[in-house]
Amino acid sequence: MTPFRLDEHYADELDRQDPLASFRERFHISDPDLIYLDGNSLGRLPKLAIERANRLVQQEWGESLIRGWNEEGWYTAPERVGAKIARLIGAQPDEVIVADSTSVNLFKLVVAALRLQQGRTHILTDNLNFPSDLYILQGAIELLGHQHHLDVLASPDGIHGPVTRLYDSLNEQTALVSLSHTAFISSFTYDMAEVTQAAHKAGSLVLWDLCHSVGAVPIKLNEANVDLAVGCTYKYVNGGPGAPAFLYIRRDLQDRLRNPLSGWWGQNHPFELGLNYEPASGLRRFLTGTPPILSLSLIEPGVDLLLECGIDALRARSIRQSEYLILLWEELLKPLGFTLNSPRDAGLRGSHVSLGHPEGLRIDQALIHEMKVLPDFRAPDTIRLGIAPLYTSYRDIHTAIMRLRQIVTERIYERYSTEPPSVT
Ligand SMILES: Cc1ncc(COP(=O)(O)O)c(C=O)c1O
Ligand SMILES: Nc1c(O)cccc1C(=O)C[C@H](N)C(=O)O
Repeated sequence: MTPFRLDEHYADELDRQDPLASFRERFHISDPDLIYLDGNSLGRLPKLAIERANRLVQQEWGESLIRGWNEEGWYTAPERVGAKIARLIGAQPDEVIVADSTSVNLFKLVVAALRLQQGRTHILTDNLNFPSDLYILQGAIELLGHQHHLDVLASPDGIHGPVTRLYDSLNEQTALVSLSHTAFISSFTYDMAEVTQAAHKAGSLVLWDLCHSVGAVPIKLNEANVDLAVGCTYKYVNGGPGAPAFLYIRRDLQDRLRNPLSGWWGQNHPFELGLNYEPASGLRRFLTGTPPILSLSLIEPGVDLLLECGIDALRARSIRQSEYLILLWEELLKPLGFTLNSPRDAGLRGSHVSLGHPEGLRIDQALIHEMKVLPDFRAPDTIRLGIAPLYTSYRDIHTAIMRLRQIVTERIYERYSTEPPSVT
């Protein structure tokens, strides 16, 4: 490879040489001039999903009607798609099921875990975690009668991680450790095996939120002996807006845990319509109501693409591209007051790179409205640049950095308000 250069031709050379570059063609890209760097929030549309959607609606729904539950495999779709996701996260096929949203799955697993860990009263989490996860933990504590204490560990340098006191805080009172594998703001990524082992040593269960790592970072749930996990499918898995989430329960725990949302789809014989709840065996007990078959089925093309590419190859490309971005930042943006709000060490980073700037919000607005670059912004100062290695190109990264530079050197951001938009 030729030595690093700042010009766009070097970015094009990298694109030409990259063995995974052609995966970009497998996505629907309606506007080739749009630089999309928000695949860490909502992934792009796989072309195969368009075909699948047409078939689903016209043939499966339109023609099969109610027969589709059996004839089109809708009834078993939560397990079928779950089994494929299991291959992305190092789990057995019967340890992952698709259901509900990440927040709802988290709630079900947290309540089930706390009930199993009776007598233990502490839950450990951190301030890098996604707020919804903290809200769910607070709600579970309330539901269980305020018998638990939530210990929210803090990172000494604000949002960037790692936190202090994690290992010191584990003891015989710890019921559950609930953390995001990759932090949503900084991209800081925990050593899953190390944390899980330490928690187990103290007798605690561990629940990982994989939203920002699934489909981007190699995950080995079985190898790390993880108890529980949840994750979404609309980011790097490219499952579509609001696509249902998944949950993982290690096989030996499945029949020991009870779903607090005990709806009929988690019943042992849902279509016998008996009046008493008897949990299904295995993971199906963690279903609650009727699965959203259309959006659930549309997850599959995205998962198939990731499996075809292979998660290790994908991770290697993500690191190559993030390192390229960071070199550009160092040369072109650092002198303008941008900070690197992600770990410098690739081993501690997920697949987005966060840059800070005191004018971050207005710079983000200028990028979106004048520069055809779509990243996202997280308060107080962080612009997240999501590298989705299946479709992000080196040229995308180069253009985004050059436009960030232009917005600051030409003070374009001054045209924008400091009021945040409603959805970011
Ligand atoms: C780490 C993390 N956990 C949980 C959520 C919430 O997911 P959902 O809205 O599907 O419940 C998100 C994103 O919204 C997230 O990034
Ligand atoms: N789920 C989202 C939504 O419905 C609208 C806008 C953004 C989202 C997100 O997923 C945000 C994301 N979890 C984050 O990391 O900030």
